[in-house]
Amino acid sequence: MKLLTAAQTREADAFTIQEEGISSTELMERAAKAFAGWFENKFPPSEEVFVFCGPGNNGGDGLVVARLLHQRHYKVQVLVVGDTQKASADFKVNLEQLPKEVPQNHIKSEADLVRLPEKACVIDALFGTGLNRPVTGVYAKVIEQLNQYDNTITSIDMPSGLYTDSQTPAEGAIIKADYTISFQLPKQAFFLSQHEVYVGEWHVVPIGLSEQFISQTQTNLFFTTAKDVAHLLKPRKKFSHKGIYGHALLLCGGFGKIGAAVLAARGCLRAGVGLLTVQAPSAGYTVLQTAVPEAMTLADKHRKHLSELPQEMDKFNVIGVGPGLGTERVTKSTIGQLLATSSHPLVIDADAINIISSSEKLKAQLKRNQLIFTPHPKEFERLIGKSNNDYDRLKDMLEFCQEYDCYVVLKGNNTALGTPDGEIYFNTTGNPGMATGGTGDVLTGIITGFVAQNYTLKEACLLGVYLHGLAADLALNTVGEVSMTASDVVDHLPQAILQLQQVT
Ligand SMILES: NC(=O)C1=CN([C@@H]2O[C@H](COP(=O)(O)OP(=O)(O)OC[C@H]3O[C@@H](n4cnc5c(N)ncnc54)[C@H](OP(=O)(O)O)[C@@H]3O)[C@@H](O)[C@H]2O)[C@H](O)CC1
Ligand SMILES: [K+]
Repeated sequence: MKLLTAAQTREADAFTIQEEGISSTELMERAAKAFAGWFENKFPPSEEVFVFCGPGNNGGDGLVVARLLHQRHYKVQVLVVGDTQKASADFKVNLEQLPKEVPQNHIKSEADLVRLPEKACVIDALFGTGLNRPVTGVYAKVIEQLNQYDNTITSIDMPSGLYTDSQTPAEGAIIKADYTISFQLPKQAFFLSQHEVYVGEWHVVPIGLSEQFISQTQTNLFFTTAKDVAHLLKPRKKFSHKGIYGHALLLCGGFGKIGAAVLAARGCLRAGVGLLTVQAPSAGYTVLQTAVPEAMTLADKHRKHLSELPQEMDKFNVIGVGPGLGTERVTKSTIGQLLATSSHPLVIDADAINIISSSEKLKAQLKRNQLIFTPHPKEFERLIGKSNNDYDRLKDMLEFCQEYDCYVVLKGNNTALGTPDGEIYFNTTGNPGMATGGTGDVLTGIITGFVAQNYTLKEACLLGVYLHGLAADLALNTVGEVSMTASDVVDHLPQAILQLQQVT
């Protein structure tokens, strides 16, 4: 699904209004109804509600929400912040329509700030997508005060003060919402970990913005839903044999980290690979043969570290390399040999990334292969250097993707896939239970397994990342976030694939 910028969202509003022949206040009514519907499901009418309204249409939404909640018997108060002379037309219309029974206060300066009852709910309608500069002055005072209180804050469309699609300047105050309810589509800002503290838990409510407009709009930013990836899954042919589903090679594991090879191998097999060979240090031979009997194991001549490539490289159609390898000199030179001689698609993770990061010579070899990198943020930093903020990191990622004609799976809360064409796809599955050793190894195996089956590199990344997160989400039911291990994730991969196959 596409992500729209603030400017594109404004155009979508205008287009919808024209297409449907409705007024802007009608669209505002629709948006506020959608928000109020979510709010009613979440908070019972016993809660007192304070709606803080800014001067624009976000504030206008707040006024309609206050009216609607009042009609549903919530005890609502409205606090209009700032200068109402400058308020938007739809704000003014809805201020007129606010029932007399709803108390209204005006906060013009710091002196007008009010204390809130302990249990009251706050609705933040100060600013939405129309924010065009950092929030300062009386608005900032209100935001700072609300952030200090323990009251639950639900933001309309955006946490006020946060820019929708670019870095918010440091001097601006930003609401720290518990919930953000976004209209029609999420915003790019929601997918960046630096914003977690402001956005809180986000939900999207539909408000009927023009599908035609959205499908015509050009963007390089997407978020991945089940519908986006389900159709990528290829059904198995009736006259199947293992040769059709590829032969993957995993170069993984080192002394004390043979488990990384086991996890990657299990991920690869569960992703449906036809044949799998794992080359591992000889100390890992028995472990691998026992733990993953479906995989063929090649024992490296070195007992503890990867030190050689298999003899017959041509029979493999993809190589996954990195998990558990370590960065010993012999392993570095083996990676060098791999990059210099192989023309396979490569899925490069963990220590293989670290090894490449430390050598300009190795980086120079990269352009020979089709490549997928799967770094976590620290590995990514080693590869391309430190970025100032999450937006810059994404920009740096795309530059890297273009320079090396490669894909980067930047792992995190919302794993971001960067493509050589300059697109970014934010994943929507997964949970904090995955923040545990070995889950990345599983992902490397899964993506390698999909490439082996002739999925394009982009499809393999999108599917792999989505299913990996979905498997972890399914594991939540049985093991929860705290106890989740990488093995739980791989154990739930079959269920995740079955679930995705049901999506039409
Ligand atoms: N997109 C939809 O589907 C719908 C969205 N709606 C809601 O509308 C807002 C966007 O409304 P908009 O009026 O464009 O913008 P805001 O309400 O966010 O704020 C704009 C006003 O605030 C002033 N401004 C901007 N930045 C600051 C600041 N840092 N400090 C003070 N004032 C600021 C600006 O005026 P200026 O002339 O001073 O620049 C505007 O007055 C969207 O988020 C939704 O909530 C609709 O309801 C319909 C559907
Ligand atoms: K808001």
